[in-house]
This record gives sequence, C-alpha cells and structure tokens, in this order.
Amino acid sequence: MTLSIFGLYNRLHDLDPCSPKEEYQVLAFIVMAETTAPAAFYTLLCLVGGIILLLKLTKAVFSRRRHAAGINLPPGPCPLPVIGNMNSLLGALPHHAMRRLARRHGAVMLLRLGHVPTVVVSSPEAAREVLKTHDAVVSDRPLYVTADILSYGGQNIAFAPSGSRQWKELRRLCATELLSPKRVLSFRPIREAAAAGLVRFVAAAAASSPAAAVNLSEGIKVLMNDILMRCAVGDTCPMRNEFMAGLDEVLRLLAGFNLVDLFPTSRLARTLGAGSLRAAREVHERVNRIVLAIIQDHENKQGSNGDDGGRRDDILDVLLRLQRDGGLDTVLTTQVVCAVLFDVFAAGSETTATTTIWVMSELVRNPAVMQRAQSEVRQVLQGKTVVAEADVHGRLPYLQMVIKETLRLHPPLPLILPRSCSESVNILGYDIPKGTTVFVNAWAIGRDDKSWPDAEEFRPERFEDGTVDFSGTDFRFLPGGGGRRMCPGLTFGFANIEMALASLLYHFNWKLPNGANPCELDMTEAYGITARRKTELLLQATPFVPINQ
Ligand code: HEM
Repeated sequence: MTLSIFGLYNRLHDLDPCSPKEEYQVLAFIVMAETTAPAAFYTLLCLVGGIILLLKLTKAVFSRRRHAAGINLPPGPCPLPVIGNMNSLLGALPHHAMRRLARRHGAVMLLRLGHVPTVVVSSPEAAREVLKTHDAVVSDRPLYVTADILSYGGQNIAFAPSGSRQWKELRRLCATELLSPKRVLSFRPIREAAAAGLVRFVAAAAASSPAAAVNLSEGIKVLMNDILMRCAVGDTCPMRNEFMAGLDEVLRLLAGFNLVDLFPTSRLARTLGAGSLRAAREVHERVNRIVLAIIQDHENKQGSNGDDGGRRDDILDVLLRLQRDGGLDTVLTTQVVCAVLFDVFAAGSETTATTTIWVMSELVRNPAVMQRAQSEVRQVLQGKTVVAEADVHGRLPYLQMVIKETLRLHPPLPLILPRSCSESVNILGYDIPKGTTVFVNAWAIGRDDKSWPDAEEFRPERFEDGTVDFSGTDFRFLPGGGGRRMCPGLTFGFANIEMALASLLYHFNWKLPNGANPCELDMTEAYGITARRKTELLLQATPFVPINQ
C-alpha cells in the first residue's frame, strides 16, 4: 500500500484527536500504516504525534481561557494556530463539511475560520433561536473587506446594518413597491415573453439536431437574466453581456473565504490577498459604470417632467421617481440606487436560475415525478399553443410541491447569508460573543432525517398537506432564510421559476442524451456562494406541443 501524507491527513481530518476514543483510532491507524509502510512509519509517527500534541495544547489553552472568562462557548473542533479550523473545511464544500462537523460537535458549533469566530447552527431548534428568538441581535451581516467593496460600503439591502434607517426604508420599499405582489404581477408579460424565448431556443436546438443535447443550463440562465434585466431596467441594455459576466465575478468573490476576509487584521494577509482585493475593486467599478450608464439612459428617456410615454414602470423607474419626489425617510442617492439595482440583479438572477436547473435535474432523475408534473401542466393547458401565466397561476399544485422539494434538497444559498451578532447572545445554553459570524446551514437542516423521513429522497408528496411554506416560520425549511432579514424577493423568484418550468414541461419531453440511465445524472454541486450544478445540464428535448411561432 502506498500511504501518502495527504491520504493520512484526510483520514486524520475525519477523526478528532481531542477525543480519547479517537486518539486510539489515530494510533491504531498508525499501527496499520506501520505494518504496510514500515519505511515511512517513524516520520509519520512524529508528524501525527506533533499534530495531536499541538491540537491538545491549543484546546487546553482555549478551554482555560473560556472558563476563566466564565462563558460557555459552543463546542467545536480544536482550532489550529493561525488557520483555526480552515483545515476542517478543506476538500469539501463548506456546507457539506459543516454538516459533517456538526454531527460530531452539535447543532450549535463554534469554528474559527482564520481569525473569524464563526458559529454554525444546524437544527430547526437552533435556527429558530437565531432567526426568531434572537432575530433582533443576530440580524446584521458581517461586512468582510471584499463584501465592503462590492456592496458599496454596505449601502445595499443585503449588507446594510439592520438597525439603520436606510435598511428599514429599503426593506419597506421592497415590500410596498419594488417587489410587492402587485409589482410582481405587473411583470407578467415580461415573464411570458422570456419563457416563450426559452421555448423557441429549445425548439430550434431540438430541430437542428434531434438526437443532440440542449444546454438547458445556458438557456435557463439567459432566461432568468433576461427577466431580471427587463423587470429592473427595461428592455434594452447595451453591455448586457459584460454586465452579466461582471455579476458572475462578483458572486465568485463574495463566497467569503478570501485571505483578506479570513484575516481582516493581518497586514500579511492584505499583502498576500492584494490581488483578490484589486479584482474586487476592478469588477465593482466595471459593474458600477454600467449601472450608471443605465440610470443615465433612463433619466434621458423620462425627460425633465418624468413623463415616459406610458411605458410600464420597471424597478429603476420607481427608484428614480422616489429619488425625484422624495417621501422616504432616507435619501436615495445615486449610489444607493446603484446598490439596490445591484442587489436585485445579484440576488435575483442566480438564485432563480440555480433552482430551475436543479428542478429539471431532479425531474429527469425521477421519471415518475416528471410524468405527474407534466400531466398536471398538460391537463391545465390542454389545447393551448402558448403558456399564459393567467392559465397556470394557482392551478399547478403538484409543480409547486416539486419546486419546494427541490429547494429543500438544493437551497441555492445553502448557508443562507451570513449574520453577525450585534450583542452577546445565548443560544440553546451557549454563549455567543458579540461580533461572532453566524451561519444557518439550511442545506443540512433540509436534509436532516429527524425532520424529513428518507431525507435524501426526492419526494414532492411530502409537501402535500400544504402546511410547510416559504414564510420562514417553519424552521425545517429555510430556503429564503427567516426573520427580519428574510429574502424579500421570494414571490418574484417563485413566479419566474414556475413560469419557466410550466413552459418547459408543457412543450417538451425530456431525457438524458444517448439513452443514459437517469440515475447516472451527475448531481455534484460547484463551490461558491450559491450551490449551483457543477456541470451544465445537457438534456435531449422532444417537442410535444408545437410552439406558436
Ligand atoms: C428561489 C429564489 C430565491 C431564494 C431561494 C432566495 C434566498 C435568499 C436567502 C436565503 C436570503 C438570506 C435571508 C436571510 O439572511 O435570512 C436572501 C436575501 C435576499 N434576497 Fe433572495 N432569494 C431568492 C430570490 C430573490 C429575488 C428574485 C430577489 C430580488 C429580485 C431577491 C432579493 C434578495 C435580497 C435583496 C436579499 C437581502 C435581504 C436583506 O439582507 O435584508 N431574492 N435571499
């Protein structure tokens, strides 16, 4: 047997040398190594012994400090000097690694990510404490260096401090104007036109080469970008591709595990991470230039009296009207307008596209569910040549269950968005100091066997009794987070997802290319702030209901 240091490290990584039982396991593992790789034995023994000693010393120092301070911190793996528990996250997606660690250390777990003290909650009871009982205290966002640059210094909705007047006004604006049910309804023609565009794209691809696969990931991303773009700023946007590429880069940088974010006070980290900071500033400037050009274009079209010739209001029109007329309890500077538009694009497009792509993936892997969802859509739309939202709205209960089940297994933001404690707080008996970053592992909670029988299986019927919804009050199901910071765009997002799916399921039959077995579809997630598919979803489409050209 060849025993690589990396292999040993990975195995050790699964064990906790601070627990006596596991210490024996580590030693037994070394004995096993000795019998198979005697030459490396003594080197490995020194290495492992050294690591265990270091971990024990660190733990002893930490627990002495903790007890001396009279506080009961949550349990967690021993942090290593400098890197803390970053080693525990290596080699896996953060939400996966955090679930594995939580199974060992508990539903309220303390990690140190670089220099950042971080609590991860992984049960509905703990999530309720964070998102309801102590919502007021745990509702700020940690403004890492990268996030500070990309969020206009925390002036947008997603990063503004929850106690600020600006954040409260912007949230009120979302509820009453920008993302209100009435406004979402007014975007109906945009959704219909964009979904019809997706259907045409698939039909053209299927017609040109019936046996070839359609890149559905690509088609769905374009559709969702299109809807968001038109609803936010109207029909035209020169530099659209550049803008979308910039947003992709922003999401990558916001993943939050950059050197400068992990070691915010370290000069060395700033030096080593200067490249990523430069990239953040550069992309922020690029995206901001485009948003400013869009605003200028809108102002020119509106003219001095704000008259736009009877065009439907998009989100930017509303913001500019409020900027001009006032009436808010905060000043809507152009920078705040840019920041809000940035929120709408960044938060709205990726989440809805990711969810729709996962729904199609799960449907292809579960043909019986696909068949039931298609029968429902086809029955409701029987005889129609186009999918009109008025025909399907509220009439596709099974499809809604399919979307919920997908969000349970694949929440696009698996750790929701990080929170930060503005005061010290006690959660399920553990003291969480002020300034601690808090993650709610919605992905782990959605896959917890204690809440969801056969949790890993895709079974939309589990939502049949209609008692679990998105309101953020059922802490077993948190795709949109909860509390005062809960997603304000869920109604909008859900409407876009439903329209796209109804169109895809009505017009086409779907299967994997080359007669592949549905179970073979790769469901691996990519690394990033959102848990999107790692590979593009390539499916073979067969037209079922001809499209109306
Ligand atoms: C399937 C669709 C969506 C999902 C699953 C989703 C999920 C989430 C989650 C988990 C959060 C963090 C909530 C928390 O901290 O408790 C969030 C925040 C947010 N979402 Fe969404 N989202 C979706 C669609 C949208 C859309 C379409 C928009 C707007 C166009 C939007 C705008 C926002 C904003 C502005 C925030 C920040 C709220 C704040 O910090 O006060 N989202 N979303």
